[in-house]
Amino acid sequence: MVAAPPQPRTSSVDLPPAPSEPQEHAEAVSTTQQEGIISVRGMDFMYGAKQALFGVNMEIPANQVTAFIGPSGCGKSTLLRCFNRINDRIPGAHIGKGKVIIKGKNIYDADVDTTQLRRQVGMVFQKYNPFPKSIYENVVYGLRIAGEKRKKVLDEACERALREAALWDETKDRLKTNAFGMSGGQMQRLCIARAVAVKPDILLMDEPCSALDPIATLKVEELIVALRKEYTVVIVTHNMQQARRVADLTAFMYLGQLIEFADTTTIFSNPQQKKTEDYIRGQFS
Ligand SMILES: Nc1ncnc2c1ncn2[C@@H]1O[C@H](COP(=O)(O)OP(=O)(O)OP(=O)(O)O)[C@@H](O)[C@H]1O
Repeated sequence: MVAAPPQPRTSSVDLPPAPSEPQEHAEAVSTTQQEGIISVRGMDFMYGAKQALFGVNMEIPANQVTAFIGPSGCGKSTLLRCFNRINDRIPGAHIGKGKVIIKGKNIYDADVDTTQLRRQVGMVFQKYNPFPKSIYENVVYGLRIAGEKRKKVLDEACERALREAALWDETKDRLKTNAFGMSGGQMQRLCIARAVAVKPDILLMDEPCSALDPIATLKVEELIVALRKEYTVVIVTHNMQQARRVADLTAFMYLGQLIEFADTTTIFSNPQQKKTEDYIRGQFS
């Protein structure tokens, strides 16, 4: 079981209007009392003319696992991808009003270097995506492109990252073999090792277990819980049981709004919003 997180505060909010209603949305739910490592302030997000996020406010605390849950298309991945501006790669995608402040800096300021940002805010995707290179070269990839050439530094970073990804024992004798020879679960943990090798502050995970079998899923879930000692983890999951197992805090989203954000126990046992309760009880999906 994960330890109890700091007590977040949930305020009440009007439920979002049906999609056909005018897109006038009130301030969304603010949650934690203290400023988080990630502060989302009144953020709207657009794909061209289509608005995907409406007035999101949230404070994501450091060294906790925060899960985003909600029905398909509610904006979980969009919100996650705002935290390292990977959405910027989609033509027409842009933040509307609002800010995302990470460690005191609005990451949407014009002077932000997105390469640097993505070192600070690493990402692991749904489908594991190792490069067609050795296990070693996969892990040290980010360091190499940042210009690191010293073998000792690369070797140490490789071992540390593989240990943090609970993969060292399985790979230490075959670091030079191609990563494609690994199992799916190992490849996903390799991608986690690649992400942590550059020592990010934050690790974003977009459905990291959806391509894995139950045993590999369990290993990655154990890893996620362990990783919060060193990193702030934000995970999108379709699987409510997974959110219960790994997350200290859970955010429920619906139609592009943050409906409720609280500690995971509250969200699943005593939700404050009827919409959250309906979703948890499986009354819509
Ligand atoms: N590249 C894109 N271009 C236009 N609209 C998009 C794009 N990506 C997502 N959207 C829209 O933005 C909204 C939010 O999508 P998003 O993928 O963030 O939701 P989600 O909750 O992560 O969904 P799922 O659980 O199905 O992955 C949806 O209406 C979706 O159709």
